[in-house]
Amino acid sequence: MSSPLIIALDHASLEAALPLVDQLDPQRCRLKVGKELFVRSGPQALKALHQRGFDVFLDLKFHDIPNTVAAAVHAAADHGVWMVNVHASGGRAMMQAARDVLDRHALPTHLIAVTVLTSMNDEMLAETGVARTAGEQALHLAGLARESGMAGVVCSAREAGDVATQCGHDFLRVTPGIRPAFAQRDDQSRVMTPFEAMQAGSTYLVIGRPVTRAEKPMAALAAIEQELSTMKP
Ligand SMILES: O=C(O)c1cc(=O)[nH]c(=O)n1[C@@H]1O[C@H](COP(=O)(O)O)[C@@H](O)[C@H]1O
Repeated sequence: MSSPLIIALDHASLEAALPLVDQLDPQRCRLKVGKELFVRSGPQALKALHQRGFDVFLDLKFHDIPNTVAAAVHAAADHGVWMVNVHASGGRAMMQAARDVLDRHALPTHLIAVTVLTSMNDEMLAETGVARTAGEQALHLAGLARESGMAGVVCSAREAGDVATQCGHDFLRVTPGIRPAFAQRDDQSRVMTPFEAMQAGSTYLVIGRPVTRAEKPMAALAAIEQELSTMKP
């Protein structure tokens, strides 16, 4: 499956997500299950999406002591998800523990780390005590994630090129904060259009509301695919 698109199913429950899911095609996109959907519908949601043939990114952004995070990542991978994430700011020992548990059990799930949330800007980050700019901090955490055995990072598309240069092109750059020209910015700060994001070095684009809240979600998805099809190979 060569599409870089991951559709974020930020729906209240599996029942609420299925009308959209049943219009989507596993050849055209992967799906992301986040906190609200998982807290309401749990592993049942993963099972329903897997049964329909989708690769699933379970986005629970684990951030806790190493033992707890490793156990949670193990549980996620046991559900057969394609990708799972932790917060890079949880540190080296936490990320390594998560990596080790997957290696010990030979689980193929891609393990990636969130750098700096795409909703954050430099001022918000400064309030948390981080003096670096969001871009600098994302790059710093990407380096730590790479050293800690992560397969890639979640970052904004604005940082994707620098991450690829620093960490290598095989290191995944999963980029939310994607806003096509027709969409609102919502609560995202560090945004780019789908075309710009791919040009900037993203591996995968995470897109939620511009598709899921569109009046015609399938038309919005088709418009994004059309935008990407104009890219030179
Ligand atoms: O890990 C994520 O997926 C994530 C990281 C991040 O830094 N920013 C971010 O927006 N996300 C997720 O990506 C999705 C973006 O959704 P939209 O803003 O609706 O396109 C949401 O499900 C967020 O939880």
